[in-house]
Amino acid sequence: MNILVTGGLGFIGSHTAVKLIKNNHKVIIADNLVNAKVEILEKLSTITGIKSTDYYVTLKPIFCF
Ligand SMILES: O=c1ccn([C@@H]2O[C@H](COP(=O)(O)OP(=O)(O)O[C@H]3O[C@H](CO)[C@@H](O)[C@H](O)[C@H]3O)[C@@H](O)[C@H]2O)c(=O)[nH]1
Repeated sequence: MNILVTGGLGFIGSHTAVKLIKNNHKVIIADNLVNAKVEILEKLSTITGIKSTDYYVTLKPIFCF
């Protein structure tokens, strides 16, 4: 299954991502690094044995009233 993990470089998100990857799911992590370091990606690769492909996306806020 393809699973989007928001905040996936944080404590809970990264542990969730490892479990999902180890259970053969395809994981996409969205994290704006507000409370995480991109170095966590290296650790995820080491733990899972899978190297990530990084895409950088800028999301602009949209305000609706
Ligand atoms: O608008 C946002 C807000 C957060 N994040 C990311 O979401 C992840 C998770 O955010 P955070 O609120 O830090 O949650 P946790 O990583 O689960 O950490 C919380 O929960 C941990 C376990 O209880 C505590 O140790 C931490 O202090 C506490 O911040 C981080 O990678 C952030 O960079 C975004 O991408 N966008």
